[in-house]
Amino acid sequence: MRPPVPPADAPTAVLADDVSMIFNIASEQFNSLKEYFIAAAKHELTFKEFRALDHISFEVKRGEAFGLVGTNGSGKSTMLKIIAGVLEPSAGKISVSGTIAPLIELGAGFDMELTAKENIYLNGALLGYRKDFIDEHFQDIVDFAELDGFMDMPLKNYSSGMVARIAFAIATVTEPDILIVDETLSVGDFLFQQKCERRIKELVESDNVTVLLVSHDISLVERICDRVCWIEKGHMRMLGETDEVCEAYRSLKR
Ligand SMILES: Nc1ncnc2c1ncn2[C@@H]1O[C@H](COP(=O)(O)OP(=O)(O)OP(=O)(O)O)[C@@H](O)[C@H]1O
Repeated sequence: MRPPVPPADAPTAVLADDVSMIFNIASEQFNSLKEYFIAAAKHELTFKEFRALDHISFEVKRGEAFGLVGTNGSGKSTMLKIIAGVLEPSAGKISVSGTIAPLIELGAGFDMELTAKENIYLNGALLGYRKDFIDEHFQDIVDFAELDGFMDMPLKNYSSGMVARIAFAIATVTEPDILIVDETLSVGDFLFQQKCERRIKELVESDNVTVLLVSHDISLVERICDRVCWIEKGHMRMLGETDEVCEAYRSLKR
């Protein structure tokens, strides 16, 4: 069963107001970096604009679990990166209230040369946790990730699933105001995915945490989210109740 929808008068956690994102991509293909720099030195580089997001607007209420769905390359991660402040939109405005724990790119915020333990402190600091807070919660993080005995191993020797475990455990050791989860879980094994889903549900049910979830696992979106936004090729296709949007998305034909 999905958690109850927060009252309509709940304050806004995220407001996307007419957001567009345009990337400049090189019009020509280069075979090497050298060729690229030669073209740049000769002022022969030409770019074309690619509109990854086109006038997207939505509001996410505090405590709500909000899903973003859409086929590959539709702009979901770009939207999450704008919300997390990693990218600046080309046009439009994003307002976010509260602290964000972003699980967007696996390994972002980690240094692969450092040990897992050092990375917990590094990533924790990036999330705004004080050292004594991490000292206090270190074992909880290790226990949640189920990686006791691997803490002195450099992260470069971790599997992607192990990195995901550490990243998820750090991000949810406390209640962030906004938890952003972008496919991070998909590299974990099914037991860890179930554990993460339980933790996300706990956070949602606390009513204090707003969850933004991007996933190609539509059943997961249906189990967790109150409302869903379907972005297709940069355009807002549909915004509404989870069942309605997921049903429409599932019936998408090539
Ligand atoms: N830094 C960038 N420079 C140029 N183009 C980019 C950049 N980042 C994303 N894009 C393009 O923007 C589009 C949207 O990408 P995005 O990663 O947001 O899609 P997505 O919906 O998350 O896709 P997927 O489901 O495959 O993860 C894609 O065509 C992608 O190539």
